[in-house]
Amino acid sequence: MMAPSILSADFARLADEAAAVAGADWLHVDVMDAHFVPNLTIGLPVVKSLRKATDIPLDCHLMIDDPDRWATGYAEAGAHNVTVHVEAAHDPVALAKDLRAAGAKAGLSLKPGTPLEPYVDVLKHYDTLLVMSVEPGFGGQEFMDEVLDKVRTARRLVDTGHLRLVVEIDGGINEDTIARAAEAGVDCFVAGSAVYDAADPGAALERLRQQAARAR
Ligand SMILES: O=C(CO)[C@@H](O)[C@H](O)COP(=O)(O)O
Ligand SMILES: [Fe+2]
Repeated sequence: MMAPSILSADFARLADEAAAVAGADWLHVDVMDAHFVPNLTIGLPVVKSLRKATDIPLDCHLMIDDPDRWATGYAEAGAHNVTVHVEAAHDPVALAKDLRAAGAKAGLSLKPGTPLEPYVDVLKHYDTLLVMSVEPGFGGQEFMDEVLDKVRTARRLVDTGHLRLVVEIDGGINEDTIARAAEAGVDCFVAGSAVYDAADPGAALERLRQQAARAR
C-alpha cells in the first residue's frame, strides 16, 4: 500500500495535488501543533474540506499533544485512519476504542526512539502501527535504518498472529530506501518529498510501489 504525504504538496492546491496521486491507497495528512513537534501544519477544517475533495481514504497522522481530546474529531470528519502518538496519548486503549466507535481505523505511532515491546498489549486494540523512520516534524529528512529492527519485530508479531495490524512506515521513504523497508516487512509506505517533489507525482508513486513489490 502507498500513502503519499501531502506535507510536501502545494497547500493552496490540495484538491489538485490529491488528484495527481489518484492511484494512492491512502492520502497521508500530517497534522502538527507546534507543541508535540516543532512545526505547525493543518488541522480539522482542512481535513473536512479534503474529505469532500477526494475519494482517496484519508490517513491522518496526528503529531499533537492531548490526542485523547482531539483525535475523534478527525474520525467524525470522515478520516479512514486516525493515528496518534503513543508518546502523547494519556489512555491509548480508550482512545482506540473511541476512534473505532467514531467510525475510523485506529493507528498508533512510535517515534524512532520509542520501543515496541512495552506497547504490544496496547497495540492489540489498534488497526495500524505507524513506525516513524525520521524524527516527526518535517518532510525531506533522511531515513533512519535503525528503525527496521522494530519493523521486523512488528512483522513477526503480525505473522505469528499476536497482532493484527497494518505495519506502516513514515519518513525518508524514496527510491533508495523503500526496498529495505519492504524487505523488513512494511505493508504501507508513506512518502512525501519523493512523490511531491517529482515532476510527475503519480508516476513517482507507482515507481515506488513497484520497487516495494519487487523487494518483498
Ligand atoms: O510525519 C511526517 C513527518 O513528521 C511525514 O509524513 C513526512 O511528510 C514524510 O515526508 P518525507 O520524509 O517522505 O519527505
Ligand atoms: Fe506522517
